[in-house]
Amino acid sequence: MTNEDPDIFGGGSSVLLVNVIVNGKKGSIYIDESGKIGETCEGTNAGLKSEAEFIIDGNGAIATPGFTNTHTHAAMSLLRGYADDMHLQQWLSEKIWPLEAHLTGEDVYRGTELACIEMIRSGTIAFNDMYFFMDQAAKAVDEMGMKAVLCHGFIDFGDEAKRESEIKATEALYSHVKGMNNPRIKMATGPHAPYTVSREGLTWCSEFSKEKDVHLHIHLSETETEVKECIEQHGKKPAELLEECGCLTNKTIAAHCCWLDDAECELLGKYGVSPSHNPASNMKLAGGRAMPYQKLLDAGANPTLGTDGCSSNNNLDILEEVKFAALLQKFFWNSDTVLPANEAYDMITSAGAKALGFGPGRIEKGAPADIVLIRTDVACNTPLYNPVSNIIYSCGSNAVDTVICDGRVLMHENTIPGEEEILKKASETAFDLVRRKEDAG
Ligand SMILES: N[C@@H](CCSC[C@H]1O[C@@H](n2cnc3c(=O)[nH]cnc32)[C@H](O)[C@@H]1O)C(=O)O
Ligand SMILES: [Zn+2]
Repeated sequence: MTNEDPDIFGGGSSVLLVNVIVNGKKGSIYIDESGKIGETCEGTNAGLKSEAEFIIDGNGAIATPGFTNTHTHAAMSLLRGYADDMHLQQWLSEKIWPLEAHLTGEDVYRGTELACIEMIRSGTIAFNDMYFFMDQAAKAVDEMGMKAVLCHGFIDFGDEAKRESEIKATEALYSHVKGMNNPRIKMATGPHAPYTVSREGLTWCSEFSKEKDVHLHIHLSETETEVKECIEQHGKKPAELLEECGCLTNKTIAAHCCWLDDAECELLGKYGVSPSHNPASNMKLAGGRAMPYQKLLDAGANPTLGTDGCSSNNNLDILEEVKFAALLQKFFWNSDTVLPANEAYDMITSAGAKALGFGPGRIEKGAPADIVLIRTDVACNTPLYNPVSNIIYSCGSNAVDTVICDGRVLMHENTIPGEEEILKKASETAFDLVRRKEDAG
């Protein structure tokens, strides 16, 4: 049986998925050597079968487009459980930033590997990441076989010298990623937020993004306080400040967006921005308001979903996140019909893929083979009236069986090669980081 062949994880081979539910019908999917979807058809298609190097029997699994996480700080997986149950500003300035001051490139590499394991386990094939030592994050993503948009979190607090060093770090990441020449890995500029980056810094990031045709990734209106301070300092609301600095485009991903007012939603819609809803982080850090999902959608923005980092979530499980999103929207906006299952599903498939520019996020001929198999022989998929409803409301990541990104098998029958070693190294790295911080006082 070809399924047991370890080479199935290598990539670059043609694969036939048989006995799966694809776009609502029982059928099969052929993936060619270039990692694209060749054909999908009903039945097992014997013709394609004879061509494929590997055959994966889905045993009746649902084949879904792989999921996209549009806002995270992957290596913060090392900080999971380090500081919980605090106010956001206090949490960042007293706990997180002092520990991050001791981070090394090696830490980021190990933390990003750990994050990739967790994301793959919930069917995530692509993510949008903001952190430091991003060349090391890129190395981990490359090895783990995922897709990512990576940015160096740019913070200048209005200081010119700091701005210069953040510009250098951003330029270095651009050259590094270009040199990797891996179509699955892109860079973005990453102005952290309107409250941590000066007008000059924001403008530099927007100009660099436009000049190099790369994404721009930012935190926007996560708390009410930052909105008030922005109005005091700049005489305008955060989204208006971003517009003035050129930061709103259809390559902008804006995380949180909780406190946007109607006019700001219109602005994001006008420019085709992709807001990233982060419900778990917002609830845990008591942001006090949910992203105005419906207003953003109606205005023409492209709402997507992110987990935020592991120290405010505390995991990277997109299937848990999407249920939180669908429930929080209904609860906060007091509407039992807002963000229905099919729209929540769009957020983690087609809208997420569109936001990061990684294909259509659908299973169709010619699309990248980003495919996840979700078991149906499990309680959460019984009965199976509506696969989308079950994926959003009832299934956890334990139902995720097989994950394929660009035709490369990342997880097969619940196994990810090298997982045990990655978890061990990540745990050692995390404890070592805290020890270094404590030794330094
Ligand atoms: N170059 C920057 C690095 C910024 S990386 C992005 C930053 O976002 C921080 N972060 C994580 N979650 C949140 C959040 O919810 N709101 C604001 N910042 C966050 C994270 O801890 C990290 O410091 C520097 O020198 O500090
Ligand atoms: Zn964040």
